[in-house]
Amino acid sequence: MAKILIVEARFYASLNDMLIAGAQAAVEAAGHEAELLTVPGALEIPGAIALAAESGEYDAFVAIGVVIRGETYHFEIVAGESARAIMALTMDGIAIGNGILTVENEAQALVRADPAQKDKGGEAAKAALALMALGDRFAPRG
Ligand SMILES: Nc1c(NC[C@H](O)[C@H](O)[C@H](O)CO)[nH]c(=O)[nH]c1=O
Ligand SMILES: CC(=O)[C@@H](O)COP(=O)(O)O
Repeated sequence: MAKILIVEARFYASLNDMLIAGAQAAVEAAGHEAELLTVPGALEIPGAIALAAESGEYDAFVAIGVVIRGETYHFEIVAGESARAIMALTMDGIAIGNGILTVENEAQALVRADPAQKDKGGEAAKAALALMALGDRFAPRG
């Protein structure tokens, strides 16, 4: 059984709860164990994953959050930089599924967060598990 850390940015609580439910269900359906870590915003997710990965306690990570466009350029920073840093960690060999929604409005987020609709949390968890399996195959940890 693998240990999967779900790192969530608690910016939009009810949307997050749906994404987390989908991610937890996917991890448990695959026979693994999920733990939850909460950070303030999406920009903190990559740093938290990097720190947690250092501990060696986790086999894979799921990034969960919601970024909704506001009036300023801040959206581009939060959406783009969180994705860029997650990708950089992935290229270092850390298995991460990116379930951070980057949307125009709450209606778009709701459809994507709901496990009964687009289930992006579950999708991100499955992506993390797929990368974890590739790591086991090509670069097994001693
Ligand atoms: N606007 C959103 C943010 N902004 C906060 C940043 O992620 C960060 O916490 C802050 O700049 C301090 O470093 N975060 C989200 O997750 N979603 C948003 O829509
Ligand atoms: C991520 C965002 O764009 C948003 O939450 C920030 O809003 P604003 O640009 O109106 O400050």
